Amino acid sequence: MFVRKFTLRDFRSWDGVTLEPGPGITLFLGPNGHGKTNLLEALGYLATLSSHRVSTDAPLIRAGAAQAQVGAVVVNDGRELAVDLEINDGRANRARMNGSPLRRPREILGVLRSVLFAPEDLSLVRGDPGDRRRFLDELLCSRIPRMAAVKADYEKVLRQRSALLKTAGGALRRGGRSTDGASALATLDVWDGHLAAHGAELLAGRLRLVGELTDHVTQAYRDIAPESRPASIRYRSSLGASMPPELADPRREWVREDVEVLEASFLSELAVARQREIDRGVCLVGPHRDDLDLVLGDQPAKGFASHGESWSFALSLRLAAFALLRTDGTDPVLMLDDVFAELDRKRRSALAAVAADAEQVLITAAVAEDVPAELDAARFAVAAVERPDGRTSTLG
Ligand SMILES: Nc1ncnc2c1ncn2[C@@H]1O[C@H](COP(=O)(O)OP(=O)(O)OP(=O)(O)O)[C@@H](O)[C@H]1O
Repeated sequence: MFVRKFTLRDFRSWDGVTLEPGPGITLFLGPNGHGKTNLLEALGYLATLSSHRVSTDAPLIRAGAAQAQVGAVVVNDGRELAVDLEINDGRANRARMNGSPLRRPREILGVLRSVLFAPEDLSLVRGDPGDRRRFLDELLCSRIPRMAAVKADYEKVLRQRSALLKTAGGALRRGGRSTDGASALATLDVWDGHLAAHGAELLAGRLRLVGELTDHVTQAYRDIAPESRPASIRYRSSLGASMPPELADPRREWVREDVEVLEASFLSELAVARQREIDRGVCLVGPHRDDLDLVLGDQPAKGFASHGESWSFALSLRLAAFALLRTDGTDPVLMLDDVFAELDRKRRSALAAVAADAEQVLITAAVAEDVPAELDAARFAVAAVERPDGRTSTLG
């Protein structure tokens, strides 16, 4: 697929711009801080409904504006789809597809599939489990858009159950009025059921995804860093011993009953953890506590991998995502944000080889010399100019 047309209004440093990048490689060149990454961030937001740099929407809206707009015309196998997103400050965001309003922005997920590799990706290896969960969930929802609704339902139940755990703890500690405690426990049983039902679906989605991704990660790492130790990934579930180990087997052929088995395992682990959860007032079991273990040789990458190895691992995760999305039948848009300068010669060539073969690649760099010469590209100059209403990015 490729983005044929791309429009921004009041997004970050851009007051308004329309771009027609075309298939192949497009290079955005310009000095630091002039607005190049903002372009990729906007497209990334359209693809995943989240930014790779910030967790809230407010910074995405141009200073002084009330809303940002991002739109794209995406060509997939000759078919065009137009998606438009309105990012609002303090109000729900709104989305349109081919001009028609959608009930929820998440209905645009899957229309634009992209893989963005950026300096922030080092946190995939060195950061908190949340960064790796986000990597998995974005890829999952891009491939299976229905999973965005499963995830939203899970998070809603999680919030309600967490609030209940806090009040249940209080009621049980007061002790004297035991009916309060009994009723809190009965309500908790109901929420356990909801949490396990949605959580098992999300967990099954992630386990299957990791199973499909694992060989791609190992292969991508071998291509980028052949001299290093083999890389592998493993999903670590907070269900612990309650989860049958065969469900974590990456080669497993999943059947519907497996999700039911996961749901039962989830409920058993909640029973085991109940007293601890009540004591601490937090939900200790479920996909929100899981992690993706990144392993080099037989050591965890986090804490052991060198800077170069960590970069290679982060890049391998992105390239594996690219390869997996490709197996679904269409190339995702590949976006490389100022990453070549960070890589040594071998890794640059490995990345360049993937880029040279992709349907559309958008690259940012401060100077053209940072980008491998073999990536022959259409070029745009990005420059910030001072205007009466503030500094604005422009395209040359
Ligand atoms: N909400 C906003 N409103 C206005 N300007 C913003 C907003 N958010 C960020 N900016 C401006 O955008 C600029 C940064 O843009 P961007 O991150 O795209 O830079 P870049 O060209 O990719 O730089 P580098 O090469 O250093 O990565 C900064 O000057 C910042 O002040």
